[in-house]
Order: sequence, then structure tokens, then C-alpha cells
Amino acid sequence: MSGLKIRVNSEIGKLRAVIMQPPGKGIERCTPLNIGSFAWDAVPSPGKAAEEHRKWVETVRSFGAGVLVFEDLLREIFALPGVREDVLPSILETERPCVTAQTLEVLREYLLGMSPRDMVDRLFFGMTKDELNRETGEVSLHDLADRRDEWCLFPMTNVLYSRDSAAVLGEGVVFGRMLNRDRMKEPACVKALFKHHPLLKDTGFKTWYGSAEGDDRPVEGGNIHCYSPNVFVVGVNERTHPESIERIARRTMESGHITDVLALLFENPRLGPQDSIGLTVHVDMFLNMIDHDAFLFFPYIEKKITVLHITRGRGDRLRITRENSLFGAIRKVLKLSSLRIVKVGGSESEAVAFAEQRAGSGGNTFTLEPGKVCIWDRNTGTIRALEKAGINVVPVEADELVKGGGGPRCSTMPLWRDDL
Ligand SMILES: NC(=[NH2+])NCCC[C@H](N)C(=O)O
Repeated sequence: MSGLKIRVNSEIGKLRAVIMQPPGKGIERCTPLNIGSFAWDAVPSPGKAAEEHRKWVETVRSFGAGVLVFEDLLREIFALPGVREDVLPSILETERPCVTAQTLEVLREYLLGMSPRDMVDRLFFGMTKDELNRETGEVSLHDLADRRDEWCLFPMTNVLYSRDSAAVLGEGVVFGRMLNRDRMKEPACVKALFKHHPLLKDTGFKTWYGSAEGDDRPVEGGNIHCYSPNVFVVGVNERTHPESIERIARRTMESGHITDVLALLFENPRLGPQDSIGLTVHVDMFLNMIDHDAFLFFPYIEKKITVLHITRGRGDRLRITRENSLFGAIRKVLKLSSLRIVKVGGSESEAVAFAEQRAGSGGNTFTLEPGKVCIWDRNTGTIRALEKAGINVVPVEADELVKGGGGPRCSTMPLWRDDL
């Protein structure tokens, strides 16, 4: 794909290029005992998940968009001279608090001895300290004796949800900073792609977050939504820290075209692992732009959202005002006279709405072009409601892909959309 642009000025402009990633080797590590720590709802079947993903990529390609596959891009840069040596230390950095310096060095050397293909698989599959010691005999006694944590390379089981590790906003990139251990290596991999991959490195992209001193608070792409060239909407919770948002807001206002940011503070009731996965982790689980004036929304969360409107203040200060109504604020910043709201679950009962939002990621749609959205096919109530509202629906089979608590938007990272 030559002439690739890094340019996303809305959630809905016709999709030109996107990064997607199959579930990968990491999910082979999921068991009923550890899925909670990997943030999966249920153990996926690796073969079926891969097959579903193959069809999902086919759907996006047949729409006409270019799909770049994350693991292919990684293998391509790892095959370039000197790149693995350059990027591996930063990819492994997040393991440092969990292993001794000696073990980390042994791990680095072990990975460098692999082919680019095997190295990517190994990064995803992870490695226990015992596994590394069987291969090398050089893991430190300290690490082998510490039974609290078996991993020296934590598996990457959520790479499928490529949305979260970075987000393109205008002509710049927000590199994520992940909260969960199994996702912490993802942003370093994406950064490596933007630094070294021939398709990406010369695109002239700006970096909004993730490179400057102090950019070390969490931020995840599922919380960042670009509504127009000058408006973005962002979720504030444990996955996306207010300080990260202030930094991104300042930078995009100073060196980009952003004038208005809506920050949505939402509760994470943390009723249990299920709750922290499905309901409230990212804005894209309950609110998605599907057309110029239309949104898919899970209404039962509305009362739990506080809306803060951020604009430029005096000097380098931000001005923040509280808005009383979510959709009132959206209408105002988008300068629209009215909005169309489609409800997750449609006119079905509250129980159906919850089931679709929670078990089907039914609030999570991916817009291919204005008024045309992809949704996991099990969300029949939501699909009916979208169709009734005149939205063109592309249902995607995803009984395995849904088990990690994500939907079509989570599993796509758009690089380029047409301007509206
Ligand atoms: N943008 C999203 N909604 N992503 C969903 C990610 C789900 C994944 N299991 C996690 O907890 O990180």
C-alpha cells in the first residue's frame, strides 16, 4: 500500500487504511484459572478465533480498505538490520519490575537468537521463567525461587483489540499507556512500527502522547473518539488518566486543529471482574458515532456519566466547564440542530440490552463510512434498531472474538479515513 496517510478526522469518514491483528499465539495461554488476569470473559478456542478473524479482515478488505496486519508489520521491521536490537529493550522494559536484570538480559539474548517470525510468536505467547531456564539454564536463582509470579515474559493475549495501544487523532498519534500487564508491551511495538516501518515512518505523523518526558499515565485508544477535525471525545477512568487527557488536549490545541474536547467521567462500579471488562472500561463499549448526526448508545449508563467540556483557556491553561447533558454537549460541539440516537438492544427489554452490551459487545460498532457499520452478529436487537434507523449494517460472526470483552471497533485501529 503506497501513499499511506496518517489522517483520521472523524469516526465515520470512509475508511482507507486500518491496522488489524488476529488473536495470535497469546490466547493459547488462556485457561479457566487465568482468564481473569488476562481480562478475558471466557477461554477462546484458538482455531475458531483465528478463522473468525480471517473472515473479519476479509469483510473490511472487501469494503475496499487496506488492512495492515500488526504481526506482519512487526515481522517486517524485525527482519531489518539492527531493528530488533533497537526496539527490544523498550518492548521488554515493562517486564523489568517483575524479573531480575540478569533474567531480563538472558531473555533479551534468547529472543534476539530467533527468526523474526518466531520472535513475534514468542512475544505473544510469552515465556515462564522455567521455560526460559530450560532453554538457557541462565535464569537467576532469585527468579526461579520466586513462586509468586511464573512469567518472565507475560503473554500478550489482547493484541486482537488493536484499537487500544494507539489512536490516530487528526494527523498525529496517541501512543497508549496500558493499565493491564498483558497489554503493556503493545504500545512499544506500535511505536517501533511508526519508527521503523517503511510504510509508516515517513508519513510525517505527529506524536500527541507517549514520547515526551512524563507521558507515563494510562491512556487507551478505546477511550479516544475523533468526532470532527476540531472535536474529540475521551473517556476518563482508570484506563485513561485525566492528566494524559490534559496533555493530549493541550498538544492537539497548540499544534493541531482541536478546539473542543468532551471528557466523559464514568463510574466503574467494579462489581467483579465481568464488570470491569465489559461495561465501563472504554467509551466505545457504550457510545459510538455511526453517522454525521447518529450515535449508538447504551442508555443505562447515562446517569453515571459526568461531562466536562474542555477548551483553550488563558496562556497554556485549559478551561473546563461542566455540561448537564451528554447529547446536548455533543450537539453543541458538533454544531448540529438534532441528533439521532439508536439504543443498544433496540426496543427489546432492559435484560436484552444488558445481555447484548455485556455479552455481545453490542454497543461497539465500527463505522466503515457514514451510516455503514460493522457489529458482532449475535446482537440481533441492536441490529434491528440500527436498520430501523436507516443504518447499513454489516454483521460479523464473532463468537470467539467477543470473549475478550471487545467488539469491532476495539479490533481495528484506523490510520486513514477520508475527510468528511
Ligand atoms: N476498546 C475496547 N473496548 N477494547 C476492549 C479491550 C478488552 C480487553 N480485554 C481489555 O481489557 O483490555
